[in-house]
Amino acid sequence: MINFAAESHVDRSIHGPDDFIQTNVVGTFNLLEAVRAYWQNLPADDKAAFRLLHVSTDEVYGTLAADDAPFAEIHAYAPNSPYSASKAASDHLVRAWHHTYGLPVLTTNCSNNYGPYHFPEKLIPLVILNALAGKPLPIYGDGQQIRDWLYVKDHCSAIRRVLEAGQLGETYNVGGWNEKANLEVVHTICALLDELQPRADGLSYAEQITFVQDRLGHDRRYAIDARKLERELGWKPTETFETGVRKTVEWYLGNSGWIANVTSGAYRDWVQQQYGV
Ligand SMILES: Cc1cn([C@H]2C[C@H](O)[C@@H](COP(=O)(O)OP(=O)(O)O[C@H]3O[C@H](C)C(=O)[C@H](O)[C@H]3O)O2)c(=O)[nH]c1=O
Repeated sequence: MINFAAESHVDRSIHGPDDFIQTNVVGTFNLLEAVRAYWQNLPADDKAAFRLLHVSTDEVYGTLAADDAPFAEIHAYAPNSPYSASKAASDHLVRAWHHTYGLPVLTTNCSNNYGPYHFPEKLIPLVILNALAGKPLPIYGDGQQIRDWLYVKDHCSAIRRVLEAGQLGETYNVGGWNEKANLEVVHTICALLDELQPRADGLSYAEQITFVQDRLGHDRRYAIDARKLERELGWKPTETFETGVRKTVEWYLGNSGWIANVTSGAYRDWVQQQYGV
């Protein structure tokens, strides 16, 4: 069993933390109790084979200075946002259910995912869609915050590998070794759109970049040390940021139906609340 379920957007957690406590903390508690009851009543062979893999985030470790080493699994937890604190709490619950009840668990902590089907509240899809719609591309603060980008299919292959061969009770960090400043990410997307679907006026999409007020408590840098997963389970990412982001932009250009479906209703209310447009 894999627990992907979470409220995941930092900005939304700043505006309304309650849902994050309910879903990520209380929800994980409820899940653990349901799984424990299920697992305890399994026939012996099924019980021995059962695993619960809990998917979490590198944000539980807090923020890094420019010259700090990337987060390894032994890094102390220091979550800074309501979102990351709720995920840290869920990780601790999972850990406790293993140590107290012997529940067979594995935990993965990943860096920033991106790729197809990424909900456009997050930076990369938001920038692609805003660019194509002729809207501002909002950069929080100075845009020099660093994220470590992981292509979604690489994340999936890591989860599969941990489920197959991870040591019960252990945690594994998953990252793509792709540290980029936000402003660089946005310029890369603009350059790809300039090539694949140029603006009618011949100007670059980069003209739409707009610096806006910074996120409250904004973490400066995340970076993942994925060597444990590589060394112990033989996993490696297959995409660089350059190959993954091209696939991503191409996917959004080819999937306007999906975009129309997810950018109606409540999504429009969120954009109005967060960006005022
Ligand atoms: C939406 C938006 C974001 N940003 C900045 C804020 C961050 O420094 C960076 C990425 O933001 P985003 O909200 O896409 O992702 P993070 O806050 O880094 O968190 C994401 O990656 C981690 C690992 C998770 O665990 C979260 O679930 C996931 O949402 O771009 C902007 O500058 N402008 C914008 O309009």
